[in-house]
Amino acid sequence: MVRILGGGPGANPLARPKYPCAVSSEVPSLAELHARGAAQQPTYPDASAVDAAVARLRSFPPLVFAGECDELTDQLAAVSRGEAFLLQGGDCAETFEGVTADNIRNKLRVLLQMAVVLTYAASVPVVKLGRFAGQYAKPRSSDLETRDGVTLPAYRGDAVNGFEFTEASRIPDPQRLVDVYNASSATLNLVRAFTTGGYADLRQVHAWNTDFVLGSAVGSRYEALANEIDRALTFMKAIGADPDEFHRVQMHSSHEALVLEYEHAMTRIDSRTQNPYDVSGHFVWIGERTRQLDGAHVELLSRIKNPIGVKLGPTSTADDAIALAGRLNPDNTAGRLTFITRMGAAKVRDLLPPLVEKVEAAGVQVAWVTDPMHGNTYEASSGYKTRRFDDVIAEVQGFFDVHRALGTWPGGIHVELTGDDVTECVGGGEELSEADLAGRYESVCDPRLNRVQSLELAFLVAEMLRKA
Ligand SMILES: O=C[C@H](O)[C@H](O)COP(=O)(O)O
Ligand SMILES: C=C(OP(=O)(O)O)C(=O)O
Repeated sequence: MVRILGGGPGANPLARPKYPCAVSSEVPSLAELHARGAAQQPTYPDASAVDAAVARLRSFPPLVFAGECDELTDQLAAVSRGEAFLLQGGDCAETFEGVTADNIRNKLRVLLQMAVVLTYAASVPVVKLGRFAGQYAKPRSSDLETRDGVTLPAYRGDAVNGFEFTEASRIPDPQRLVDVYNASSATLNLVRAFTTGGYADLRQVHAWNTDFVLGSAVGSRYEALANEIDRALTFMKAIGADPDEFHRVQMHSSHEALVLEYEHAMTRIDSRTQNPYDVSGHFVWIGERTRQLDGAHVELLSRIKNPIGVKLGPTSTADDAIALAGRLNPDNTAGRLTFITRMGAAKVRDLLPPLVEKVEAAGVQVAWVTDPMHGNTYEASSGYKTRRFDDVIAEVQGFFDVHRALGTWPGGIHVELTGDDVTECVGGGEELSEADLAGRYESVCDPRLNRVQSLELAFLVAEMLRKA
């Protein structure tokens, strides 16, 4: 289905005759991308090790199929038309250690529960997009981290270096990119098995609501909703509906396209259409720190046909957004481009309206999604990075209110969450305090909503959606 895009300085010489350099004139080489002064890239000490890792990646099969990416584009087109809602969520940073059956199942389970709440309580089709199977690279505010007077390179995600605070661990190692591929492959494999093999069957709504969440207030609320769904399913069965209709769910994968070596090596030509796709995930996005119009990330993603996103933070102007849309979606295809706004709870009501208004007035086809996490991070007195659940809700509410006032569709939420009982964000029904953060703080980068907080968010968003 896909042909390998060869060439560039990273290609394995042995692979060259098979996969010549100029496979596609549409995709710039890695060297051309780097010549743009790409932001947030690792500085690898050994160029030949980079070449070897890239060559290895180029020889691997795709993780996703181009046709699946097209299906997601169609679903996101429905989001941009106001006919569906996007739920995108997962870890801030996946880790290799976290690739376990329990961890993947827990993440999937909370997304399934949230999707059920949103679909049932708001009667809106929900497009489900995991922030997983590739979310291993992190842009950082600073290149360095200092602890107790010792300064080392910052941790940039398992794709780049190790979290352990030692000199050796913090050296960028390109072999990690091969490990990202393997970890993503294992994750997707299990997600595909769960979503098609019966775990995600709608008739399992009660089975998803087990363990610690069951005893919480939101767990009881979910249980009541699950009972209603059960009754509806029994009714549908009684009138002859095919129960297999409820057996599978569609779940796509997404991550920030950050490390150029990885994304470029995973860019292949689709044999059906001769178009390039980044087959490392169904949907990839450009982060707030790498969205420069003439930058390497915009250049690479402008050439692929996947559905893509761009994060827009508080410094984004409407002109920036319109110019990005012109570069990334020149044909103005619905579903191709999602703007993920992350202004912060205190600013969303001021900054979002002029942005949305002008972009819409320019006729740009886009799905509007809110990321209520990244504009609301602060450091607790104990030193933990955290977010207040109330700020998260306030940004989502602001997003809904702005879109309602403008007559545009609040198309979705993008959240950092985990299926586990972690203590990383404060507030929520369990009223986690800053003193509780030390209890179970496991994120290697930014704080995530735990399962109870995620479900609470889903119920609150369902109410907002009903009104929208
Ligand atoms: O997840 C997003 C960024 O990688 C993260 O917010 C950066 O965090 P930092 O400001 O600690 O580098
Ligand atoms: C880095 C991220 O966000 P942003 O680019 O919006 O800061 C992220 O979503 O992991």
